[in-house]
Amino acid sequence: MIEAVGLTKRYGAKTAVYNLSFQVRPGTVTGFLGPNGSGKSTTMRMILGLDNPTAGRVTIAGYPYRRLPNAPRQVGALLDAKAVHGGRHARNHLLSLAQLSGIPASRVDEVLGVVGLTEVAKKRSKGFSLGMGQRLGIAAALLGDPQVLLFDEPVNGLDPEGILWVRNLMKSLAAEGRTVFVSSHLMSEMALTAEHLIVIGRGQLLADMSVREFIAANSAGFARVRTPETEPQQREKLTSALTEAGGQVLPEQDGALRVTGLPLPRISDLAHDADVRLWELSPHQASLEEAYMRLTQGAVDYRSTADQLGGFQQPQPPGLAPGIAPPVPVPGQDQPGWYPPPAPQQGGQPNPYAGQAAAPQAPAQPQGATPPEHTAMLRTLPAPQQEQQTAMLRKLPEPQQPPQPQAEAQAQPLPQEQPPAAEPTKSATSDNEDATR
Ligand SMILES: Nc1ncnc2c1ncn2[C@@H]1O[C@H](COP(=O)(O)OP(=O)(O)OP(=O)(O)O)[C@@H](O)[C@H]1O
Repeated sequence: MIEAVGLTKRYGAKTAVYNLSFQVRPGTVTGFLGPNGSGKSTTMRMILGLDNPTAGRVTIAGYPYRRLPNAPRQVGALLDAKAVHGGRHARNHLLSLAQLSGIPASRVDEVLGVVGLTEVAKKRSKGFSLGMGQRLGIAAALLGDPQVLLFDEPVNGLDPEGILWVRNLMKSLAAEGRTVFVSSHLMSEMALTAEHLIVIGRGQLLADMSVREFIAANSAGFARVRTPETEPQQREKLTSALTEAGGQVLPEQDGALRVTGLPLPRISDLAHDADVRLWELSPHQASLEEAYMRLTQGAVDYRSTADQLGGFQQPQPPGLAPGIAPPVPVPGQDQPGWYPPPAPQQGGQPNPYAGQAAAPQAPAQPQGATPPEHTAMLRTLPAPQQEQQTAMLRKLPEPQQPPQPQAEAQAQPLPQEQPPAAEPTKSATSDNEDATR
């Protein structure tokens, strides 16, 4: 198991990770999600002892990585597939890693077979495609047959066959009782691979729950209704009947109707009463992508100017302090069925960043109230997680300033000087990267 408690990392004035607490349990694939720059890689680097936390701690099987006995046999990681010696043959690259960790050469050939690189084992990795490089990185992670595996964007550059292979590999590793922690920006893939999610935004925990709970908590279900295409008046009649009954009706691209606010049997009865024939009436849940977009809308740092021009970002509303981003509307925000996250300060203590920046001018919630299922979800969590869940639903300001001393005192920093230990099963640079970025 991986356990982070109050994990914080600052690079000078930049807070990359703030007060992150979570557990990654064995036996399931845990997805690690967050917008660009939200601190996923930094967190993984701290898990692997490649960066020292500024505050807090993270352990694997109860030990900080650098004190973990026989670490390369217990933990495997793919952080950066390009971090290999390009002049070396794939097999030699793995062989050198194996020798450093006392792993027999036979295991090298085994993992080359597992990742499908046996044919090119004697080729220099600098000639490898992105996907082949990913496979080589995965082979390195598997080398020590570890119980704990971390993968940062493992499907990056893989073709569909490769993506399917990684998905099945992750699942089978978890099914063997291993701890599998994997970051990705591909929501559709995560939905198929992970059972549990840890979502961060601007270095702070946004969600820690199962994929199913996550989608339920961050989206509203809806019904799809279709009437005969040849009779548009039927569609109009049904739209009026549903709207009069309190439903919200939106046209879908294929001509169907998306209905929220009415249960399926009621929609059926209303159609019957209006003498409208239905060709489809089906229940739907939003996708992980939709739920993720809704949750992280306020924690996205990097947006295309085209998105801004297209209305994804609003001008700074009057009264908002300089440097504080306005709430960012998401597509569909003004449409029925959309609900805003709960207003800031609903329960729990604000974190220092939110307290300093966002709380004084908490944006008014334009529509609706806290969705009941979300409130229920918060209540099922232990108090500290409730606080974090609530904090996540606020507009997260950019955590540029160091946190208040009180928060620092609560965290338990590790001693900065650690006894040297074996490097993780991967290549990466160490903690002095301030100079290199
Ligand atoms: N060595 C460093 N020195 C200074 N700032 C850093 C350093 N490493 C990371 N950061 C900053 O910390 C923040 C988190 O970066 P990180 O790479 O962990 O994000 P990420 O979630 O992995 O992003 P992505 O999804 O784009 O890979 C970013 O703002 C980044 O610029």
